[in-house]
Amino acid sequence: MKQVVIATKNKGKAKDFEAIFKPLNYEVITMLDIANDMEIEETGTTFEENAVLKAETLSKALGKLVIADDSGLEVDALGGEPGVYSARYAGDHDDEANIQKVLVNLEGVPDEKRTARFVCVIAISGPDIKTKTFRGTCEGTILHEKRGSNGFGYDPIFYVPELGKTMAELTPEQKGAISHRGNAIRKLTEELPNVLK
Ligand SMILES: O=c1nc[nH]c2c1ncn2[C@H]1C[C@H](O)[C@@H](COP(=O)(O)OP(=O)(O)OP(=O)(O)O)O1
Ligand SMILES: [Mg+2]
Repeated sequence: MKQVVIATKNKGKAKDFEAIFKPLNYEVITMLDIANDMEIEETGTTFEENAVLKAETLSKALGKLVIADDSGLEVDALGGEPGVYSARYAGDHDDEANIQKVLVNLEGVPDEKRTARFVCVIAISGPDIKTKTFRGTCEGTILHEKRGSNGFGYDPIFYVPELGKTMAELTPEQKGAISHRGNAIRKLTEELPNVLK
């Protein structure tokens, strides 16, 4: 099987990528498999900057083609927060604390003003290519409490109106079909012939 290397240590993202890449006959390899001791500091102020930073750092270290994902949740009533700081919103990579912080900050905000979107920027970098980025989004609203147990991160409070479910109530395949990550990867795969030439 062909392999695709993803510059992530997030197991939830890795599962999302597997649901998308397995049908394309790619095995997903992450930093947890091959570069667990490497830390890449996310010093950028945009998803694009951080995705490029992660992809280029790992690609240079391995001498291989690498894909990275920088992603997050933008809540309109919070001026776009937590945004690029989604993973660190309430401290250090604590999904439950991050969710509670969003819910507390949205207390008293009525349903019609709880609009939000997930954003995912995928960067691809390799020894013989110019680094490129692809942005995918997914629109939804923030519920008042958690629903569902699939997925990761903010999935249990992110409601997708078209499906009448939260992201955490979807299977990985259903999520991939509509998610910010799925949409970014579909843009990447459309462009892949141009990226690799
Ligand atoms: O589909 C998603 N469903 C729910 N939550 C999500 C999703 N996509 C991103 N998110 C949240 C999780 C984390 O709080 C932040 C990503 O932060 P981000 O730095 O890109 O990822 P990370 O640090 O967890 O892993 P890594 O940098 O090793 O890829 O946005
Ligand atoms: Mg990160």
